[in-house]
Amino acid sequence: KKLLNTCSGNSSGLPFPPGPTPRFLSGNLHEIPTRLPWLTYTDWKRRYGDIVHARIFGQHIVFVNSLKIASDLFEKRSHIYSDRPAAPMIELIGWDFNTGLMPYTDRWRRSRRLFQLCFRQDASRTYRPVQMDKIHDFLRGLLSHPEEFVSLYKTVAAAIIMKIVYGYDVKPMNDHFVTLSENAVKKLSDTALPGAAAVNAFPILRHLPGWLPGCGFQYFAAECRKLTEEMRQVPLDFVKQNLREGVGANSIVATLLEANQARGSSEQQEKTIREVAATAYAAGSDTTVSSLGTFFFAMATHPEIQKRAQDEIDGVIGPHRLPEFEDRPSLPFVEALYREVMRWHPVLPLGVAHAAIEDDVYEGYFIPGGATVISNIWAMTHDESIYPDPDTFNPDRFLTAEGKLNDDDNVLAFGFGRRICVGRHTAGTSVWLTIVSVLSTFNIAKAKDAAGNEIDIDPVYSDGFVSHPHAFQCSIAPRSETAKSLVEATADHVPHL
Ligand code: HEM
Repeated sequence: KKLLNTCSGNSSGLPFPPGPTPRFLSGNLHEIPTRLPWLTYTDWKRRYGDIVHARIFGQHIVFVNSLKIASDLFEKRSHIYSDRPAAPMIELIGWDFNTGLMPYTDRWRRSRRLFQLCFRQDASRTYRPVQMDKIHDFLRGLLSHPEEFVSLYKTVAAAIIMKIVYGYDVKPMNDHFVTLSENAVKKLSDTALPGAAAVNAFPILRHLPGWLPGCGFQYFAAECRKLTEEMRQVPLDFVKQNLREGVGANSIVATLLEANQARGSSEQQEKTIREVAATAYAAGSDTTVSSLGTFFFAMATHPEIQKRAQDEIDGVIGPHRLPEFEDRPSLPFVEALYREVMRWHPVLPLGVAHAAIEDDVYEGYFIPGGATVISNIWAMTHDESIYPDPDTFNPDRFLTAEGKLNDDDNVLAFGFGRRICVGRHTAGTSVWLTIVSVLSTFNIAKAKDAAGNEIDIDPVYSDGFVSHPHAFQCSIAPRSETAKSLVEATADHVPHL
């Protein structure tokens, strides 16, 4: 039975969407979960329906739980639903340069336009040699240090972006630029601390000096601003230095800086370039890492699926070469496996929050301007009417009875509408190429203890904005001597970057 919220607090006379009953003042704060929140919100979908309303203090939150409503609001009404929630803390800690967190303003438009130019489908094709080269480095890493597969796949995700964006080759361990960016990203996640949330709930707190009781976050914020400034500037200076020395001109930042110089060096354009570059790393590295984690986890726990993918690869590619991007259309099962990795545990289970620019009415429900509108990607990719038995990892759900790919190629994990992931073509290629390259050369299995018994893997994921599988052990071994030689031989390739 649906519980209707009262219409109090809005002048439209229409009810808010159904949802849990709010308490006086704090609203539904007591029901906001701290662990795996998407599971609670998906449970709300079962109780209240595909669109749910909650309130925290005065802030309205609308949860979109079905693909149909996501498409109606984020796509068909994108002029209303493309904003991001105002979060004073973001600006306070210096993260307002991030395209993905910017409100729907001209600054966002400039930034998004430049992003599109660099990462749209045809531009993203030109990065394939870099992706291939870094993935081959990764395969060689797996060969020599299979037990370090987690830090290796973290490195490959960072290495691809750093090379494409700045032309910079990250070091396998303790890379200075990567550490800088990771520290800045960690500070952003730390803003989930109660003190930080308090600033977002009460914007007035940001004007208080840091020495007032309970305002320690002012110091925290100043430290963050310093880090994010460095994160943007240090790699940019690296590119500028290279350009002065006449080397390393083959990167997004180098190309954009040169074009800007040729047009008379606009300061604003240089600022946008600096922001887009830093955003690409922040938005594109950790997200790719999470998909790769899910892939390794799924393969270690589903040997029969791994075997089917390897049989397909062997049949199409044979044992004498490594996969190339051009093989993609000939490998429907691998494609289905990729889609299932992206569906089974979406990287950002609650997407990135959108916000409504103005009041709206949807199916008779009132959605106030300023409401935070959350795309519950988890609920959509676990919708039993579309994906029966949704918790089971089963690539067959993307295949027809004849073994051909079905037309469900909309990867919901990349979000919606005007704010849809702008790096999705590049990201999809990195994840697919890593999957196919690893499967063609290695077997992934559960690790064994000293007595030879398999060590069970617990499917635990982190709660953060980007959700990762917790570290787990698995055994990774080359499939054959031929596979080993193919991987070793990649060291001799001269990349045509
Ligand atoms: C598997 C990897 C990735 C996943 C799952 C992913 C997912 C997402 C999602 C869910 C959003 C929010 C969409 C929305 O608001 O509805 C997003 C936004 C964004 N992503 Fe990705 N992403 C990935 C990789 C990348 C990469 C590699 C880049 C850059 C090269 C990138 C750049 C961005 C940017 C800039 C935004 C903000 C767009 C805006 O607000 O206008 N992402 N991504």
